[in-house]
Amino acid sequence: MHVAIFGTGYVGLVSGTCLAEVGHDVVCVDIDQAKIDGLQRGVIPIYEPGLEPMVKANHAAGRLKFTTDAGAAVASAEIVFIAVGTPPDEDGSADLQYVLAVARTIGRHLRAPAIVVDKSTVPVGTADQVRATIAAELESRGVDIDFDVVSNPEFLKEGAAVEDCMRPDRIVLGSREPASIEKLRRLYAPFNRNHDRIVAMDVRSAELTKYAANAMLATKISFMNEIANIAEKVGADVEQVRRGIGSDPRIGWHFIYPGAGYGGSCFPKDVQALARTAAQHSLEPTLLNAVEAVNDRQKAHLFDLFVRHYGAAGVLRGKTVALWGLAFKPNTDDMREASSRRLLQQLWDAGARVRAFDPEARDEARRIFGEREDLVLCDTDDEALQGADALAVITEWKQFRSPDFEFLKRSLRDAVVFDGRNLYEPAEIEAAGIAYWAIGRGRSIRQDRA
Ligand SMILES: NC(=O)C1=CN([C@@H]2O[C@H](COP(=O)(O)OP(=O)(O)OC[C@H]3O[C@@H](n4cnc5c(N)ncnc54)[C@H](O)[C@@H]3O)[C@@H](O)[C@H]2O)C=CC1
Ligand SMILES: O=C(O)[C@H]1O[C@H](OP(=O)(O)OP(=O)(O)OC[C@H]2O[C@@H](n3ccc(=O)[nH]c3=O)[C@H](O)[C@@H]2O)[C@H](O)[C@@H](O)[C@@H]1O
Repeated sequence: MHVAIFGTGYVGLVSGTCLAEVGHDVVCVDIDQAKIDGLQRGVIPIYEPGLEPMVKANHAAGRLKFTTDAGAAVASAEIVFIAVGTPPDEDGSADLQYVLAVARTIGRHLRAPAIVVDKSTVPVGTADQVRATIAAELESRGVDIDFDVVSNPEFLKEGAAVEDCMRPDRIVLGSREPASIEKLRRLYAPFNRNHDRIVAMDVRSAELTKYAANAMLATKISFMNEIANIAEKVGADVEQVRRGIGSDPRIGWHFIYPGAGYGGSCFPKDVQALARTAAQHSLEPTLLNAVEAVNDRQKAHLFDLFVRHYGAAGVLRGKTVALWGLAFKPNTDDMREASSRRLLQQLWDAGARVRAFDPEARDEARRIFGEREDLVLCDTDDEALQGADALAVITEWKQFRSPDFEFLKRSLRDAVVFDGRNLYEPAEIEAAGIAYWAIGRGRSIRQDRA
């Protein structure tokens, strides 16, 4: 099938590449000329495991094209995806300016009947707005072309985006037109072979499904972070509690890892946007507000542990902290809303210097922070430890999981580790003579009392 995808970010580029991989003819459209020029030369703008070879192979095979020529892309497509950003507006609601700009472009260039598919995360009712926007453009052109707007929210995770896209656990399609669902069923057939993953529903339910999924996952995380904070106070170990509850299939093992708070481009903005939707309909979003508030507090928690260890924030003045991890999660270079950003700011405000290492996010950190005296971006995890007083771990990259504790003890002047992802066994790291502060683990409070 001939497909056009607007937006070549995490969602658009990955979806376009996966559709090309299974034989569709895909053109990816973006307004960012530099990004498109780079993609045409094989420069992939994001780090996503497995993506680069797939983009190159499909581009070389002629199934995946990149362009800024929106008109030509729309004119030749049977299916047009919208996969542009929906960042938070000032009041927390989703900013639809990019989505509606694409809708106008589609309306201006549509030549033949097509299905417009919204993959961006958008508030309930947006498909109606997209439909009205396209219809208004067609009317002003004086033409009558049949089109439908389908909601097809995306559930991929950064760091596993290609895998999620190639093997989705469900494909949600919202439309009132059986013919549209049927056509998309055929588009997605290669991803839907073993059992039926298509969940067809009405448009508004599909739009709300996306927010419900992200809000549920964020709720699980905030819930566990609250339990962790209680565990810390009562001298329990949240990791043991996690194992104790995860074995109940009604609760499950996923998304119950306590930590330094959730980040990324989606949970923070989507929880806020859903709360905003509720408020716009005179509903008090009590739970969603609490999820957000707990997360906000949790992002500051690792620094609280620094203060507990050193007795006062002022003691950090002149100290050097090694920081392992900058990205909001492993296997990505994305630092949007990353917990590392809050910790860095708190450490800098306290007068500390930071030597940071992240396997992929170094360039992104340089782009965000520029050159600063109190930040050294290192090439290796060992290099970050050089001359450091303490170590903080904030992203659970695999390579941080099994450090040589004896080496850590020799490297860190104050022999202390602050672990925002609970990667180590307290008894083991403490046996090496290192003070260990983790999230919701009773030992840290016992140390505090000692
Ligand atoms: N990043 C993620 O893991 C996921 C994101 N989503 C949702 O998907 C949407 C896109 O997110 P990302 O891919 O992360 O965004 P992104 O910010 O990485 O990429 C968006 C792209 O759209 C382009 N763009 C903006 N206006 C355009 C226009 N008029 N025509 C063509 N291109 C245009 C931008 O230049 C940019 O390259 C958002 O609504 C997000 O909430 C959904 C699931 C996962
Ligand atoms: O709408 C989106 O954009 C996407 O948002 C999330 O994906 P993503 O943000 O890429 O990453 P996650 O793996 O969900 O992690 C988000 C944050 O939660 C944190 N997290 C995750 C799991 C956990 O148990 N504990 C925890 O603190 C991670 O460290 C990270 O900061 C969802 O998992 C995707 O299904 C969804 O498509």
